[in-house]
Amino acid sequence: MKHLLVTNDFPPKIGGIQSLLWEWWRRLPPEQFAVLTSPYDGAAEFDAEQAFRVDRVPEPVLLPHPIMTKRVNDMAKEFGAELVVLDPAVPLGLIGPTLDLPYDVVLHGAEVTVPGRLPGSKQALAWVLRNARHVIAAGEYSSAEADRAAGRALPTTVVPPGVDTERFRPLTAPERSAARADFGLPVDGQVIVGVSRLVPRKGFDTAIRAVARMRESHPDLVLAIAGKGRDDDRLRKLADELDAPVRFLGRVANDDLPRIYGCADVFTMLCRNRWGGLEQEGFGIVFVEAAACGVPQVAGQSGGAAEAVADGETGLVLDEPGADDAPARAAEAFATLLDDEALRTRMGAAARERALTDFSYDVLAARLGAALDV
Ligand SMILES: Nc1nc2c(ncn2[C@@H]2O[C@H](COP(=O)(O)OP(=O)(O)O[C@H]3O[C@H](CO)[C@@H](O)[C@H](O)[C@@H]3O)[C@@H](O)[C@H]2O)c(=O)[nH]1
Repeated sequence: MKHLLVTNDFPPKIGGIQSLLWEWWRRLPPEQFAVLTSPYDGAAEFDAEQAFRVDRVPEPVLLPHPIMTKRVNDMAKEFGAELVVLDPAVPLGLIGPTLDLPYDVVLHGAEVTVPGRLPGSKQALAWVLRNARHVIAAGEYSSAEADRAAGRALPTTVVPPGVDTERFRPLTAPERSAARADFGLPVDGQVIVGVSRLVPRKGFDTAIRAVARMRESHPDLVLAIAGKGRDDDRLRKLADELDAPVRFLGRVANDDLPRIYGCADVFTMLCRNRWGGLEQEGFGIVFVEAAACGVPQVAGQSGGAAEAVADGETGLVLDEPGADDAPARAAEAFATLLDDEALRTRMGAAARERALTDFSYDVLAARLGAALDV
């Protein structure tokens, strides 16, 4: 069955949803689907490199209005699609029930939790979900949130985000030293790495406070934070104020990403709930990227993060990462791993193994293909 994927979030824009959709869809037979998405800098070059068709609308975002419905109907008809796949469920998914064809929705997390817990938008989300042919949920957490919003169990396939386990792989000791030198990190010191869009939910303030507390016990420790975002200035100021051992790497190029993870003794992203649980981490692709690189992770307990990190096996999950004492507990968790090389090695190996068996995109794309009947 041919289908049309309609989404606001597609590369070359960076982010978890963008990378997830591309990694899933590029593994499906390219003649079986087309993509309709929004414009972005560098999109023409990116689109030309894809084996499948990508169309972009002229306006900056895809919004649910009758012109969009007509555009999707027209493109689906011209392409010969029998199904439309919509992401996100709201607001864009509101065109679903008005389309000529059946539709599926893709769910990630925050975009289900927030409208699903607010009166008014909950009804709209429930309408979209109940009328969908099928739901593709990027984790058990978003699946449960969708069932809750719809008021019943939906026909769902859970396909967690995954990782390209060839691109993200453990570095040898010489490769790691070279990577650390290239990024200006201490070759012989201890390095904790964080990679993320820098937004408050990702909890880098907690990580900064934690390493600031570790200056005496771990004098050669550096926290390297890769990524950009609206929290950038606040985090830099906090690191300055606390004189914390933090290195901000800014946005790193895609090609450099696996080597950044490879620099780490420990990876961290202490994600936390915000707005009384309205905003939670959907899953956290960065954890499985770190895992594939053989690096143990310290995560915050929020949404689906504990699906991504197996607590005690591939890393540690910090309870109540938004609590006042979280920096002290995070420092303890970091020290537990940094002070025990055997534990790090064991968890790093288990993480790599789990990435290969549970989160390899080749395995996950097959599950997606079965759900979409391609
Ligand atoms: N090249 C590059 N990539 C980056 C950078 N910063 C972040 N990324 C990439 O952006 C992605 C971040 O993904 P997530 O950790 O999953 O976070 P998100 O952007 O908030 O994604 C949302 O959707 C995901 C998919 O369902 C969810 O997993 C996630 O929890 C969240 O809801 C990862 O692939 C990460 O490598 C950077 O500076 N450079």
